[in-house]
Amino acid sequence: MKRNQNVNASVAAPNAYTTNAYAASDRTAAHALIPVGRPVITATNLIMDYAARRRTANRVGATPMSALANTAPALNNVSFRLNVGETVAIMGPSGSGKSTLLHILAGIDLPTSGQVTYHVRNNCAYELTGICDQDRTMLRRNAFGFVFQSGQLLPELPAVENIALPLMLGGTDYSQATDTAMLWLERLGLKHLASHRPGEMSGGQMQRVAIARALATNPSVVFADEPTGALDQATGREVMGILMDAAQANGSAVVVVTHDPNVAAFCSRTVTMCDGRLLGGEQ
Ligand SMILES: Nc1ncnc2c1ncn2[C@@H]1O[C@H](COP(=O)(O)OP(=O)(O)OP(=O)(O)O)[C@@H](O)[C@H]1O
Repeated sequence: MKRNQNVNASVAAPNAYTTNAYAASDRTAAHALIPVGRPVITATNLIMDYAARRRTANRVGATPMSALANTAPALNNVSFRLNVGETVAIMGPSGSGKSTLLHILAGIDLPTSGQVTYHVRNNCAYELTGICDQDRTMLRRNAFGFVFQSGQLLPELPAVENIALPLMLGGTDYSQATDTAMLWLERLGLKHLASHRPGEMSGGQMQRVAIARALATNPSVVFADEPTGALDQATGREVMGILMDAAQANGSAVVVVTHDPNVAAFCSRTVTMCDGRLLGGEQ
């Protein structure tokens, strides 16, 4: 993927991106060259109106128009900044838009309007909301790591191959990818699980492996959606400790969606969502 010196250039010419150039060079440099305090992700005036999207997609046949017309937007003018290496918890009541915000910040989903920019280094950025699906997939694969509540590991693969998979998808060969995966298993005290398949692990062990997998690509940002939601409190605390320590050692920023104040306490900053807005305005 070609870098742009000017963010707006990516909007004007999204097809100028090529999918491979980003991978190796920017991945290693991504957070090494940006001093802490500089943004790694900025989001401006995000609106997410699922009903409008469905209307636009002309798929309203099964849904009464009245229901769609009265649906409040899931995100209502949200602006957000994440600094390099920063750890932020997103809290708020059920349905307030936390997961929607995380998905849009991570380029998993596109907003109805608004802009999300990934800053690789000074004056160099990609606009996630202005590039094609394929390029967004490449950027997610190379720059971001993901930890979800559960179910993210492939059941047929042993832990070492689960961790190696994102590296192989990014072009690393099997032997190098599994070597890196073994290093991460060692680093997180999980070497004994290398040949275990997810069905042979506890929930806490699976989340530790998922954390190793999220960090193995050396991401600039780890996005975690209720990473401890399926764990008991003690295991959840342990898993959060591992995630935060590993992310810090790696220089990765972390965005965690959670209902649990004990989980949020691991982060340096907490923002609160209510009815699709961030309380306190821009965060
Ligand atoms: N794919 C979708 N299509 C339509 N509406 C959606 C979709 N995803 C989420 N929503 C709606 O958007 C709003 C925000 O949902 P979201 O999942 O972001 O909230 P949340 O704060 O993460 O909730 P929870 O804490 O329960 O997971 C909700 O009203 C939800 O019903």
